[in-house]
Amino acid sequence: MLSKTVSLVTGSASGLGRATVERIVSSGGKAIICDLPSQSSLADSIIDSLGSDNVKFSPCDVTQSSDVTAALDLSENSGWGPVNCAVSCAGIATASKTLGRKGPHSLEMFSNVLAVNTVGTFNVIRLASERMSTLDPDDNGQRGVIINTASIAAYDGQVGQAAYAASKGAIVGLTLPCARDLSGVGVRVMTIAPGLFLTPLLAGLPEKVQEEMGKQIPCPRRLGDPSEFGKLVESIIENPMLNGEVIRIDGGYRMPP
Ligand SMILES: CCCCCCCCCCCCCC(=O)CC(=O)SCCNC(=O)CCNC(=O)[C@H](O)C(C)(C)COP(=O)(O)OP(=O)(O)OC[C@H]1O[C@@H](n2cnc3c(N)ncnc32)[C@H](O)[C@@H]1OP(=O)(O)O
Ligand SMILES: NC(=O)C1=CN([C@@H]2O[C@H](COP(=O)(O)OP(=O)(O)OC[C@H]3O[C@@H](n4cnc5c(N)ncnc54)[C@H](O)[C@@H]3O)[C@@H](O)[C@H]2O)C=CC1
Repeated sequence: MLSKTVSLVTGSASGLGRATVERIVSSGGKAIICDLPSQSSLADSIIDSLGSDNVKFSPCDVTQSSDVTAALDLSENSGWGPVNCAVSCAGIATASKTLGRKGPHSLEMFSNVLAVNTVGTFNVIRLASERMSTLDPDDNGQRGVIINTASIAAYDGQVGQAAYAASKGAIVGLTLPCARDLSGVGVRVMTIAPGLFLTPLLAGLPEKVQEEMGKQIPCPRRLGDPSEFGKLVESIIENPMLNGEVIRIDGGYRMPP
């Protein structure tokens, strides 16, 4: 049960983040949906289905500190108190070769992917941990948990994934040092590296590619369901010994070039 969990979940109007909010609330917790203003109608539909007592929407670009601060404030101004859980699912994916037929990879595209995926994730870590540090510690001396989302692309990046894989590799890289930095205030830091999950993001791949990749997953031989990601988030929240580590959830899949 997550009855004591007060969470901020970025990118949670859609996909894995939405499944995370659904899991947290169905297990008794509360969640702030932190997503782009353009996703407000999706967020409203989630609130309609889960109830406004337990879910609220804060329009937010994770690269903007003022937006993340406003989302953290919303939890406290709603009488929920500071968040004790922050899950970063906000992310974008691009596909472009380092040197393609049209010339070198766009530097702007590369920088934008790193800004949203890596810098945005770190922005949430640094600001959410400050709020968590004001909470009373539990019996384990812990005040909160931060869960980031990388990707198997951090390890098996395909053709055209230099920017995306770099952004996710950086999240893998920051997991342990952030856990070390925040151990003094009792905040755990974990990262999940998902394989292929059936979400709107993955739908950006050609359907044929999606189908082919799904068949290549050893067991189960299918794309992951977002609810299975949400289940892992709940397990991490509930297990105080999980800290400073990256967990692949991929059915044993290793991406080909
Ligand atoms: C802003 C628009 C965004 C576009 C959609 C972006 C989709 C990204 C979705 C990622 C979602 C995140 C999921 C996740 O974290 C887990 C994963 O990483 S799933 C793996 C996703 N794979 C990719 O993102 C691969 C990206 N690469 C490509 O799409 C292509 O390589 C690219 C478009 C960059 C270049 O293709 P093309 O012009 O056809 O170049 P080549 O002819 O040289 O092809 C090279 C080689 O690669 C094969 N290929 C082509 N397209 C894809 C593809 N989409 N995924 C996998 N493989 C692809 C192609 O068949 C060639 O293979 P050969 O054996 O050499 O013929
Ligand atoms: N679907 C998959 O197979 C995999 C996804 N991932 C990662 O999981 C995370 C969630 O992905 P999905 O749910 O599949 O994608 P999705 O596209 O369904 O959801 C991503 C959400 O992030 C939001 N977002 C994008 N930029 C933002 C920003 N600057 N500020 C705030 N919100 C922003 C989008 O509006 C969207 O609601 C991403 O980080 C993605 O890289 C990793 C591995 C596999």
